Amino acid sequence: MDTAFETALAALQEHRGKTAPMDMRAAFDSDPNRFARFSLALDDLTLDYSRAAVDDETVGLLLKLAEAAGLEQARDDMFAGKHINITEDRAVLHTALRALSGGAVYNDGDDVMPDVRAVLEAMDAFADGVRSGAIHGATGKAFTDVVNIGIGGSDLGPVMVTRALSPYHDGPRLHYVSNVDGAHIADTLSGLDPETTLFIIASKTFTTIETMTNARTAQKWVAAKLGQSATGDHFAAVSTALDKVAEFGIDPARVFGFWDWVGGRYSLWSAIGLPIMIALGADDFRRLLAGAEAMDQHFKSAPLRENLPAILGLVGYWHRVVCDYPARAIIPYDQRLERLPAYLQQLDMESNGKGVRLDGSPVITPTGPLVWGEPGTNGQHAFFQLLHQGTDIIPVEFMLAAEGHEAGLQHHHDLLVANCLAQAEALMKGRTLAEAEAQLLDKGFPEDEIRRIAPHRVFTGNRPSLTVLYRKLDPYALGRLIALYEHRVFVEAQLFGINAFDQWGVELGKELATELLPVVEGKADAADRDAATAGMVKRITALREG
Ligand SMILES: O=P(O)(O)OC[C@H]1O[C@](O)(CO)[C@@H](O)[C@@H]1O
Repeated sequence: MDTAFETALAALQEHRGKTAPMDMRAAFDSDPNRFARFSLALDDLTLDYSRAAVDDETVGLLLKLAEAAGLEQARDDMFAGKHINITEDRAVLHTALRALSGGAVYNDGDDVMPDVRAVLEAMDAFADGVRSGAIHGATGKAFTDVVNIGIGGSDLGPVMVTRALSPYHDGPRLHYVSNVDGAHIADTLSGLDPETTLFIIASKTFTTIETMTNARTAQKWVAAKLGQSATGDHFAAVSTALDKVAEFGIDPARVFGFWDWVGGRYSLWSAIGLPIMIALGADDFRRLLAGAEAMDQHFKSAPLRENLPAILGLVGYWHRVVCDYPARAIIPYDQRLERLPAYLQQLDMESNGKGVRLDGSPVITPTGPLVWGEPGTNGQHAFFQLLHQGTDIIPVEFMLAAEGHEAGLQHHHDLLVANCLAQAEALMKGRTLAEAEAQLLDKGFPEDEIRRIAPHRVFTGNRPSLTVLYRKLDPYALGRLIALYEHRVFVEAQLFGINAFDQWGVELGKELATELLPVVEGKADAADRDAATAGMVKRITALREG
């Protein structure tokens, strides 16, 4: 590891040693400008990190760490198309997919933008055709339902966005099938009519076993009712592997390509977003891209101290590495962002769940945290107990819209906002023993009862949270929010010194599953597997045989 980086990290750790635990109540009491000093805005988007356990010195030291890690140069290298995905020798240019207001973007000397625009126009035409009924099923009926078959990055982004933007949804109904569990496709297809159903097979590699298995099942389902020759009218595909799509038998006119410089978990901006476009229409899809582009431009140009993704990443690093908090909770107080935690799980954990540095040496600090969450207020009635009084500190990242879409339900939205603000305040302030006792006294509890109960009602407080506030969850705001988190993951990866853009950790399980399939099917012997696998296979077989 670079000495300048080690020095900067040691300074941060020493600072933590001197300041932990930071008394946040005192910090707010002594500084009425704390919110103003530790929050950032980009148009109507605010990142409030005043409730993170940071002070000016912390931020200053984090900025020095970013400098020592070469963050700005790394960011510029990414936008410039350098092969920063070193294990796959690829550029990382998902930002080009939304760079629609700018000029050329180069990958290996070629401007990628003409191809990006051409695919987008082809998507526009196809989505328009499906929405208007001009593109229809084999019997001439318009498509009422579209089923996207894909998994991971070929599923989570479109699922999350379709759900998030449901007020803008005016196209056919959308369904998503990802799991190889037959229950997923069976439940989805029950109630659908092959005559009016379009399938989009979404797979960057077009080899993913779950997707290929579900795609074949879907083909059979259409053929069973409409005949094999009709299937062509009911399938489209999105992939970088056009040869494999052709082998599968999907009409090339209905295949939408993208490129190896788009990572799966960064691909919703590409043709992988086709279901989103069919649901919302081309204009809203472009608004989503425009929001992301605005965040890209901000990330590229704002000084790090005022740069939302940089600060979000630096504070994330502070919590993960210096404070040693193992997890982060993503809690959108925005019901339509209910799939955002799952989306960010892939984005963050598949990117930064790594154990070696760029040069292959073991990392010297923890890397990506466990990312999880659920929408508020639901989470409050489930796991917030642990967030407030559990023995681990888990920084919480709240998301909140100032306005809801439901004009007639303002009271609901006010309650939602009040709850979000209340949780952030409660985590920060806590409740002391003296306060707990005073409250019980006010309620008329006798003294011995107060002594017995009060310790259970103490909240330690000093539990960090961040809040991302936006005006309203519209396509532009959502695009900006997703890009904020994409770049945050990048910032943290740069500080960890790892490659955020490969995912070798998913391979071993896939290889073993391929080996184990014949064993499960009874075509190969389980005896040479480990005892646990062999034992389970035996029991599964016995259970199946009744
Ligand atoms: O789009 P594909 O190639 O089917 O891959 C799906 C997902 O599988 C993964 O490769 C992990 O197994 C993800 O990175 C990817 O998003």
